[in-house]
Amino acid sequence: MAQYFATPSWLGRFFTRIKLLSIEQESLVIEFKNATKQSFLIKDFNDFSQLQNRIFSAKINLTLGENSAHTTISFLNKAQAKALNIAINQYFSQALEHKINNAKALLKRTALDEYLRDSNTTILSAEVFSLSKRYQQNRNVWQGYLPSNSSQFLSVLASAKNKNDAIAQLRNKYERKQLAQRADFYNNVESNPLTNEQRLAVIRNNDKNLVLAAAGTGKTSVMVAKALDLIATKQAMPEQILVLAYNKTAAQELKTRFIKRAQQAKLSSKSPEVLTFHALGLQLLQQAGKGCNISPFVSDFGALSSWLTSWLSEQVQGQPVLLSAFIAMLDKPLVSCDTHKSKFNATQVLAILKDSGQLKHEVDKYLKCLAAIRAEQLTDSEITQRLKRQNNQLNTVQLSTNQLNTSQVNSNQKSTNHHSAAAQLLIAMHRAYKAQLIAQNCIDFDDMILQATQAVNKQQVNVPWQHILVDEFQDISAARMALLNSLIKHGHKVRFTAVGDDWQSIYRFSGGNLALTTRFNELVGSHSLTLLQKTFRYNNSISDVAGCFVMQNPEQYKKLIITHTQVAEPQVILLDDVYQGKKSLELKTQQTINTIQKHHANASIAVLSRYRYTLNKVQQHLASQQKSANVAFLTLHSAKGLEADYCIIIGLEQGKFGFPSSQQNNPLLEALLPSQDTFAYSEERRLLYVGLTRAKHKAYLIADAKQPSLFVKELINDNYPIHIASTLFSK
Ligand SMILES: Nc1ncnc2c1ncn2[C@@H]1O[C@H](COP(=O)(O)OP(=O)(O)OP(=O)(O)O)[C@@H](O)[C@H]1O
Repeated sequence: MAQYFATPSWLGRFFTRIKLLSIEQESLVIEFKNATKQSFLIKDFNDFSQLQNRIFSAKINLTLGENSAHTTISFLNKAQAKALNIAINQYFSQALEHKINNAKALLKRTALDEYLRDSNTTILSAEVFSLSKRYQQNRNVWQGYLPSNSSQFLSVLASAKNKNDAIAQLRNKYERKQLAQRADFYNNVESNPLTNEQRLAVIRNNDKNLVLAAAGTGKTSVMVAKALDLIATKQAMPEQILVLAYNKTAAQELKTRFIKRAQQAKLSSKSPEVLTFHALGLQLLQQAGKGCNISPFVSDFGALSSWLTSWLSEQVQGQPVLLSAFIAMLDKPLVSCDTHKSKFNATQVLAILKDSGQLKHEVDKYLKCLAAIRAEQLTDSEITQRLKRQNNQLNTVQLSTNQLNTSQVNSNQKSTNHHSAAAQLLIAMHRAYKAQLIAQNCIDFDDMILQATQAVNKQQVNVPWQHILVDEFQDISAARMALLNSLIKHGHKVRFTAVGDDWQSIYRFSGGNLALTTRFNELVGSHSLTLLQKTFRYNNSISDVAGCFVMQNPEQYKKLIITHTQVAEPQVILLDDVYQGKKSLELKTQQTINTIQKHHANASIAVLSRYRYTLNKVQQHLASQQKSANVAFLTLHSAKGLEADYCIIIGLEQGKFGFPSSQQNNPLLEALLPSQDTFAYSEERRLLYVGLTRAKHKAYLIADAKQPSLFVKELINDNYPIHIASTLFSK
């Protein structure tokens, strides 16, 4: 007979099917009168058992199994049931104590020794939070059986409202601990102590993290500090950290800074791996033993252009459907002296385009389309779908701008079908291009990304990185994201941090997909978000104007920017382009530079413009006057990531080559580029934000008062806090 058992009371002999209840080898065994048995492991019980005494017998309440089903066994002998109940609960509390110790170890490993990752919350839920929940439901009984430290442990956890609250509390606790313990490191890792928000960006190592910044908030400092913190706390070796920079210069700068800071912090002088996406692709391909010859098309635009010219000519001459699509998609209608002719053949079309210089423009357009297809790695069916989606719009545009030639086209295709013929042309072009690369036995930059992704997915390379940090995430393309996803998937517990600023997304034309930042949760995944809102570069005046301007677009994140430097007067200054009574952008820029240099002799000055040609004129003039020392001439796109004491933004006229540029993308290209928000000139708006925030002290805007651009009008009419230093504008 087992040591602990209970038989039915004398009453029970009539009312229960049970013959015997006993503990055998850590299980509670129920033996029935019909000679069947059921056995339950006591450690799997959900709660303590409870004894209830009646006049002639006792009953034991048990919580068995996964769904906490309550089972009551009645009509037991009172004395036996009492002893059995105590024994069951002793077994259970021992098992529980063991579970609590495991839970403590698990919690320490996943939430106290490191930042609690989303991927660890499921196990935490099952092994830890479920215990605290049950403790909460039966607190008094549990406290009676458990040692006080175990009760306390569960009690702290049980104070959370729900699972998400518990996770938030644990993360918060970890952050506070790190902030205190690592304060010294955070004070000294960069030339200035990190701000609290920068520290949090360093500490948060969820599976996925988004550091959403504004201009001049020290994104680079965060990248450097984060990588060095991982190394200093031995969470990673330098070679397990991959940092992706947006170009070679940025990569080199980051590397130098890592080495310098690591030496100062007395850490391994080895830098984390800092690469551009292309260098990463190339490195992976080399490891996978793939051919990596770079196509001459990559560096010789002329060769690419002439290849495409002859390919296009051949195609449209050979296939009437493609000719029809080609004509329908022309940016300008065909003009010919033979207007009486209702039909053109391909040779005539090409000749007309060539004579008018329009062929080059058309080839450039198709090159842009090719680049868009390559940057996003669009498949044939995606090309078709995108053109189809834009079909209505295409037809509207075509019918309004190209009426003449739609009627002239020698084709039985209706205009509604042009999109499919256009898709056919683009797909054929893409295929021909790929075939051309194969014939050259070469790859291009997009192949580096695509083929590297394939090599990682096929596990032809080893992924040594456990931490991946990506700078300028707002301009990431779908193809690059696919490469990152493959690294995350095939690496070991990779933690991914994206650092970016949705206000500075300006590279849609090369595949930049802002939605990956603005809809991060949906498109990239659940993550920890840290905002960097304290800016060090510019003052509150520049910040207010630039921030308010960019936030007009409701699609942009709302941010509350705080500036390190405060000024009382407006530091964004609007000037007209008239010098001594005559319109001259060159002389007005020169005068502005003179004014700056009078007060600040060695100031760095950047002259910024939407288009290079506007800059060239001014640059040549200033060079001829020997006035270009300390002055950089940059397009707004190339000014990304740079800073100067003063900026002068020129070319703010209305028009195709003004700012905002009213140049519409060809509908064909528009269909292929990543989709964008519907706010008018949204990318141009961000470009002005980038321009204004390059300046540390003052930003000058020079515009033609007779035909100011929409942006200038908005700044004036909506009473932005700028200084209008022009009587022409004041009027
Ligand atoms: N914690 C800090 N304290 C003081 N200065 C800082 C701090 N962090 C960064 N800075 C300074 O702020 C300036 C801007 O930093 P950084 O160039 O990294 O900004 P950014 O966020 O990359 O800007 P952008 O997006 O405009 O290129 C630098 O001069 C940097 O030294």
